[in-house]
Amino acid sequence: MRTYLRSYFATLFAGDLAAFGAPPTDEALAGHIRAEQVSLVLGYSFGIMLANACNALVLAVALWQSADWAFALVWAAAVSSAALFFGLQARASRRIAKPQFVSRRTMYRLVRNALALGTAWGVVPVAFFANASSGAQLVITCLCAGMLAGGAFAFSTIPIAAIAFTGPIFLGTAICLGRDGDFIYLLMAVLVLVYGSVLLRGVFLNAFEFRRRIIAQHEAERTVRQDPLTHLPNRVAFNEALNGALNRLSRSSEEFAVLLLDLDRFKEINDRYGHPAGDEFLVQVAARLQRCTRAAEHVARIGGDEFALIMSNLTRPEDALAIAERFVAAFADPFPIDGFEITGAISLGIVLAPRDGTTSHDLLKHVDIALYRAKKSGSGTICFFETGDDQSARDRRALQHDLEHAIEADQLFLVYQPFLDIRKGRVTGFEALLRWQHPTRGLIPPTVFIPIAEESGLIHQLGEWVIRRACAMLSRWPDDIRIAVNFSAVQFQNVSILQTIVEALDAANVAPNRLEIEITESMLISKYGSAPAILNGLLELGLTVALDDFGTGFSSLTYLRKLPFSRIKIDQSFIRDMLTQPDCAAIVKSVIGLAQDLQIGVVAEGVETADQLEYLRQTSCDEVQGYLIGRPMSGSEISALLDHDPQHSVHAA
Ligand SMILES: Nc1nc2c(ncn2[C@@H]2O[C@H](COP(=O)(O)O[C@H]3[C@@H](O)[C@H](n4cnc5c(=O)[nH]c(N)nc54)O[C@@H]3COP(=O)(O)O)[C@@H](O)[C@H]2O)c(=O)[nH]1
Repeated sequence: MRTYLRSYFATLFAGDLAAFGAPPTDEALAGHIRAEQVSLVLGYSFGIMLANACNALVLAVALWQSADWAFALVWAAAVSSAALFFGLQARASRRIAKPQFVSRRTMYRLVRNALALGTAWGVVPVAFFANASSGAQLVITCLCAGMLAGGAFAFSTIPIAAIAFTGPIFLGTAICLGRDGDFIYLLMAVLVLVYGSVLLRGVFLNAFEFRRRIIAQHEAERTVRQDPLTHLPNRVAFNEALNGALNRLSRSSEEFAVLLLDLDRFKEINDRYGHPAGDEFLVQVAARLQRCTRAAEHVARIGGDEFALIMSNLTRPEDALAIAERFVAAFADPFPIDGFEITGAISLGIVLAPRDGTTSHDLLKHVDIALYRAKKSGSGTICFFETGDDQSARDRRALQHDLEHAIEADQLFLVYQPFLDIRKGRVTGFEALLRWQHPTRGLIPPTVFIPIAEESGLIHQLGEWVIRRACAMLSRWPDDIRIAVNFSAVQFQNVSILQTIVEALDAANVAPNRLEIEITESMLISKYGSAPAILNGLLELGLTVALDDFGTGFSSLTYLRKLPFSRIKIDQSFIRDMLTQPDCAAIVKSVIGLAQDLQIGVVAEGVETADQLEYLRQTSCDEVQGYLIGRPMSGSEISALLDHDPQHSVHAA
């Protein structure tokens, strides 16, 4: 009971309407409501306190002839100086930015001050009415009525403060009217009672409505600033926080860091385990990240799989690094979701303000560049922004610009690398590999420009050009030679690629089964919704599909069952190490065995030595590709070789 009463009074004096039956709120929201209530009171305070001071002086003048003039003077001096003091204080605090949260203690002080001032006015009818002239009595009556109305108005959003202020005035008036016993005073007492209850009813109605409005507004603002899935602040809130940090930087040189986090391979998780599991993964990630931060800091979710943190009041860059390392370590344990143990990882970019920028534009651009470098360096990498990064981003943009004109400027060309059938000892086909002869930078490798083309969308144009060129080249070669073309994951977004293939095959008059498309495992589980449609379209057209870089992705056997691949290409990293590392040898043997059991062809990539070739021969690998057999060559070189040897039994190396 004692605890209940204590908590009830704490709620009551904190100005919380829950004490009068309103639904309770959490402390954060209650603090926000208090902030709005206090701010409103402070808004009126200066004027009302000035009125208090004037009224006190008017009373002193009215009582000048009364027997109580000395007491009235002291009273008026005390009340008007206190009122002026509080009024000026309120005016000063209004100049400071409006707080988002006000503590209970502040509200207790406000209620206490209201009670003190109300008590001062409550003294007036008790102390001065009896000995006052009839004119002074009229003044006292008017002043008390005015104070009641003014107090109720000033505290119309905080009923307990309104009661604390008006209560003593009502009490003083009641004592004053009651002790005389005159009938007319009794009538006045009834009038005051009616007046008071109408006033307080108005206060309560207004306070409840005000509270309802603030809660609705708070909810609306929360929706605008909160990520609905993880309940973390969203991009809007993050941008506001960033602007706040920049303001503090310019006002008080308070340094800060911005950390940008990106989940590695989140799309694969989403596609592999489904969207509900992907959502749950994000929720768990958000909780883990938030646990790594200091109490006052909030990780924001600013994109699908992108999170960010502003570290204010940064004294040393090492502090930002320490939190970043904590973020990375938070992914050490897998995430239990729907009975699966899903592993995740993040990459991080960090910028320091003012070192890396003093505007949100610069900081966000630079942190993005730092993150880009981190992602390129591999999972779980943390990179601070470096001045050189900006240069490489500019280089990249320049390269993209040049690539946009590379086709029409005739700077692209294909080279062809042979596949050798080990058993027959003859070339069965070629892989078409794209090259870019840049006018000033020289030969640019595909590992540099293909990612740029993929990110910028230029890959669609490039991919179509490769298909047309490869088919045209194929038409010049014997019918038993196939050509393999690499496909990027993004090309699965573009259904029109099927039309391009049909047109290219028609134009070159080449049988579809001579064209093979190489795709990687990651494409099968990529986000591109049209991937299955395009894959089936390719197969229906009669093309063959090879699974490239096998062993480096998920190596999902399900896909091998589901899709009629014509070939698996064992990634060159296994071939390179198979003679020295038993685990690589075991993988190579198993994949070859698996392909044979599934009756799929198998190609070993990156064969560079005769020993490797011999080992693959002994393990019954179907085909090999690599520098030992032949480096990528121009179309005319290949045509010359094929013309020279109709049996294609060449070793082009
Ligand atoms: N989407 C597209 N991707 C393309 C296209 N053309 C190329 N690429 C991809 O670029 C990556 C790098 O290709 P490249 O520099 O041409 O390297 C290829 C071979 O030259 C290399 N290789 C072949 N044999 C050996 C060897 O014995 N040793 C050795 N160190 N390297 C060798 O391997 C690359 C071929 O790899 P793969 O595709 O896995 O068969 C590469 O990923 C290309 O796919 C394009 O038109 N579109």
